[in-house]
Amino acid sequence: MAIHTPIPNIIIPVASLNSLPPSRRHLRRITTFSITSMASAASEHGYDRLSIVKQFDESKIGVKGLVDSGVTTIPSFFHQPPENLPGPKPKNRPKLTVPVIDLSAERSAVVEEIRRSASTLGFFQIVNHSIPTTLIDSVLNGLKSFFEQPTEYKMEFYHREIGKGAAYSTNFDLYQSKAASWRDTLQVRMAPTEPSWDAVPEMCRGTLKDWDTAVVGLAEELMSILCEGLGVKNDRLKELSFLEARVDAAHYYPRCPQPDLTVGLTSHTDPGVLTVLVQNEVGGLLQVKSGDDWADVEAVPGAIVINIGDLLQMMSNDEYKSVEHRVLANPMEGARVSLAVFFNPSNRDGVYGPFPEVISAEKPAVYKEFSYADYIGRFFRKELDGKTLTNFYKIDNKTG
Ligand SMILES: O=C(O)CCC(=O)C(=O)O
Ligand SMILES: [Fe+2]
Repeated sequence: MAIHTPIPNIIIPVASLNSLPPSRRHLRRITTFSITSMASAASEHGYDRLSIVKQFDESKIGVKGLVDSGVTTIPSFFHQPPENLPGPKPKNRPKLTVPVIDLSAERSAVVEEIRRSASTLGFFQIVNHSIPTTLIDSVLNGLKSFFEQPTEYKMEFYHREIGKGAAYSTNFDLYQSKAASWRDTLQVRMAPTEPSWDAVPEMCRGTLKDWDTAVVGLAEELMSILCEGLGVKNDRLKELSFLEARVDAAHYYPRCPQPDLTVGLTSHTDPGVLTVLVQNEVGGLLQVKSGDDWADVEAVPGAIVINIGDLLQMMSNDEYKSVEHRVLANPMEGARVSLAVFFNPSNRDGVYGPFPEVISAEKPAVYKEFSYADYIGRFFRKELDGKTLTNFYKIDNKTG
């Protein structure tokens, strides 16, 4: 368990508050409110982490609001325990990167390369796919423009209720995690039920819809390739409704003044079947675990990052790997923007387990069957801490 410094350390230089341009004056009110209340919570009750986190959350300014206010040190509740921090880079080790696969190459070669990446690193990037770079740029620019709107505009969207299918906040596990991460997120459920579009910022609506259409086509192709690599019928994943439930998570990682003390996103695996991700030009911060080292997902213009989720690892009976990944706190001036689309089954009561076709006497089932509702319930009840839930469904697991 992490031990946190007992005093919240939001320090806003007075000079920077006094010199705010008219367009940013609202920050003086917002940050003054949060600093005063954070300080009084600390002095009245000693260090009460929960109340400080709550006050930050209720101020609705997000991490971007802290950055805009000119913080030079990060509040203590962002201090990650040492085991979550990247630490010094190992010396004399070759730099590892995630493979980039040309999707326009001959089908059998593509199937083999994707099978190999999915069975090892669990991550790969694809180029020469069907989605134009202009569409990638426009969806990321629309999101960036939302995250860079004045705080007062964004406050209208800041909440944690998923009822309307869209929510913007700092860290979905803010109240469950040991420490917060330096990132804001806009989450939008695209399918099976569309969001209430009035709950989605206007500047993102059109491009998110266009992105959704394009990404479904791409995911259908990838699922077919992954099925072929596994030796099951090409439309096996599609038949199981895995193209039909989609959630978008758009992340904004502004510059962090103390990047060695926190992270952008803690190490975790993705729960669904497949994740399709795009990132802007601020690359090298997304990393994938590879043995006791980490491989960088470099920013390749026009490339799309694909990773295997826990469900597919279990359905493939461990042939494909759902691998831990994390995002480092952004030390650079420019913000990093990414958009992940998670593919889940639309049938929440559906029962999943290893495909019978991949089980044999030599390769008996590693996992028992489970309902997706049970699985996703467990995922959201725990913090995003990198311990994969797949272990829970292992057949030899005595607690399962
Ligand atoms: O921002 C990124 O590149 C990673 C996002 C991610 O891993 C997630 O949303 O699950
Ligand atoms: Fe992820």
